[in-house]
Order: sequence, then C-alpha cells, then structure tokens
Amino acid sequence: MQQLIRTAFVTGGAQGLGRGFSKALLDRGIKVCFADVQASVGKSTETEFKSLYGDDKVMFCHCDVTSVNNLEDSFNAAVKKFGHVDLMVNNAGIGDESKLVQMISINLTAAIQGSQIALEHMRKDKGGRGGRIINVASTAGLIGVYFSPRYCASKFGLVGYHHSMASNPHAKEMGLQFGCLCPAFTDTAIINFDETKMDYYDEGLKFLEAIGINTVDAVVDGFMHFVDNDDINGDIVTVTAQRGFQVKNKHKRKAHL
Ligand SMILES: NC(=O)c1ccc[n+]([C@@H]2O[C@H](COP(=O)([O-])OP(=O)(O)OC[C@H]3O[C@@H](n4cnc5c(N)ncnc54)[C@H](O)[C@@H]3O)[C@@H](O)[C@H]2O)c1
Ligand SMILES: CCCCC/C=C\C=C\[C@H](O)C/C=C\C/C=C\CCCC(=O)O
Repeated sequence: MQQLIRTAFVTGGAQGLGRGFSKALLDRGIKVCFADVQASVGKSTETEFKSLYGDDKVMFCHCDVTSVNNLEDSFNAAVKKFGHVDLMVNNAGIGDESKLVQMISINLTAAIQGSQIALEHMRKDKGGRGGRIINVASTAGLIGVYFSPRYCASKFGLVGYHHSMASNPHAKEMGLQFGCLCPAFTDTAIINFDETKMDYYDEGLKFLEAIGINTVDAVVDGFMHFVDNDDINGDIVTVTAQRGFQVKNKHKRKAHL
C-alpha cells in the first residue's frame, strides 16, 4: 500500500499550471508550499489560497529556482512548516527561444536539482519516509519541434532524466517513485508567443492552431493521475486537446525499448 500524500512542494506555482496543480492538491486536503520567482503574483495567490483553505495549509516562497541555495532554502522552509514533503513537483519553466542559457537552467538544471533535493529528503534508506517526484516536461520533450528546438532540448533532457531515475532498481528501497507530465499546448501565459520567442513564428502559430490548446483543468486531471494511483513509477502522462490524457510507461512493458 502506497503511503498517503499529505504535503507537496510545487515550483512555478504562482500562476498557470503550477497554480492549478496546487489548488487541486489543496482541494484534496494536501498541504502545499509553492515557490515562484514572481513575488507579487505569488503573494496574491497565497492570500487567495489561505482564505479558501486556511493559513496552516499553504505557504508561498519567493524563489528563483536557478539558485540552488534559494531552492534548497525554500524546500527546507516547507519541511520546517509541514514536517515533511511527500510530493515534489518541478514545474517552473519558460519557453523563450531567445534565452537559451536561462531556459536550460530553469527547465532542466533546476528540475534536476529540485529532484535531487527532494530525493535526499525523502529516501527511506536515510531516514526519510519516501515520496514522489514529478517533473513537468512537455510533448515537446517526446517529439522534435523545429520552431522551438532549444525548448525541446530542455524538455527531452528532462524526460531522459525521468527515465533514468525511474529505472533505478534501488528506487523501491528508497521509497521513491518518479512521474513525468507531458502536456501539449495549454492555455497559460507561456503560449503568449511573439516573433522574438520562437523560430519560424508564423509556422509555430499555425501548428498550435492546428493541434488545439488544452485547458488548464484538462492538464490538472492528467497530473492527478500521479496522486490518485499507487504504482506510478516511470509513468509519463501526455495531455493533448485531441486525445485528453494518456498514461504511458515503457518501464512496465516487457520489451526494453
Ligand atoms: N502551457 C503550455 O502550453 C505547456 C505545455 C507543456 C508543458 N508546459 C510546462 O508547464 C510548466 C508550467 O508552465 P505554464 O504553462 O504554467 O506557464 P506560466 O508561464 O504560466 O507559468 C510558469 C511559472 O514558472 C515560474 N518561473 C519561471 N521561471 C522561474 C524561476 N527561475 N524560478 C521560479 N519560478 C519560475 C513563472 O513565474 C510562472 O509562475 C513549464 O515547465 C512549461 O514548460 C507548459
Ligand atoms: C513546441 C513549442 C514550444 C514553445 C515553448 C512555449 C510553450 C510551451 C508549450 C508546450 O510545452 C509545447 C507543447 C507542445 C508542442 C509539441 C507537440 C505537440 C504534439 C501534440 C500532438 O501530437 O497532438
């Protein structure tokens, strides 16, 4: 029987998907610490959540995930307030193709660092009580997209990290499970593209119009797969406007590739 999830830490939770995940978790009675680089948006989300769920259920940390010290301090603040973190959600991300170094640093490096911080805290073999680590990648981490190659590279990297961690035969004794969420275009601020943020902007826009846009609620439904099911290790959840959410897991298949 899988351990109950009582507390969560969500990066990039001030708005968009991270806010949606945090609210869905709070609706389930799970306490949430969310971290974000946007101080005022984060504060106002915190005020709203506190009025809905109570002061003891939620906290906001102003945090730039590209600073590992900042990320560690925020995670430790959540541990201090809640006693433990059972669910780590590395969600903070950007999609601006003109910011290569920042993009890799936020979308890939910080998600790996966040996973490592959570892993050290959660691992049962070192006195922790286990937990789940969910990385938010993208369908652009599963198929190449020529108008956003740097973004794709960051998300392919994250999917590779997820597969590697989920395939660790020692994960079970550490009480850890790894999940990866891969939504296609979703109705948040990140898809407010302009010519400076994407190669072949017109073609990118046409592609987006052709495949459609997920609602945040549809992606939150896909995300909750990782909370509602016992055995999620290695699962990749895709969410597309045409097909809704689907669960894939090459680690649970008999064939290796
Ligand atoms: N919306 C989509 O189409 C879509 C599709 C697939 C995957 N995703 C991924 O979902 C995640 C959330 O994006 P979103 O769609 O909600 O966009 P969003 O822009 O609404 O939210 C991203 C959040 O991350 C925060 N953030 C950015 N840099 C940060 C940093 N250095 N430190 C801390 N916080 C930081 C932002 O302030 C913001 O609150 C991202 O990883 C994104 O790549 C989005
Ligand atoms: C790929 C362009 C990304 C630009 C960066 C900004 C926003 C990010 C949005 C999403 O993460 C990208 C989502 C999907 C793009 C890729 C492929 C979708 C294919 C879906 C399908 O097969 O139906």
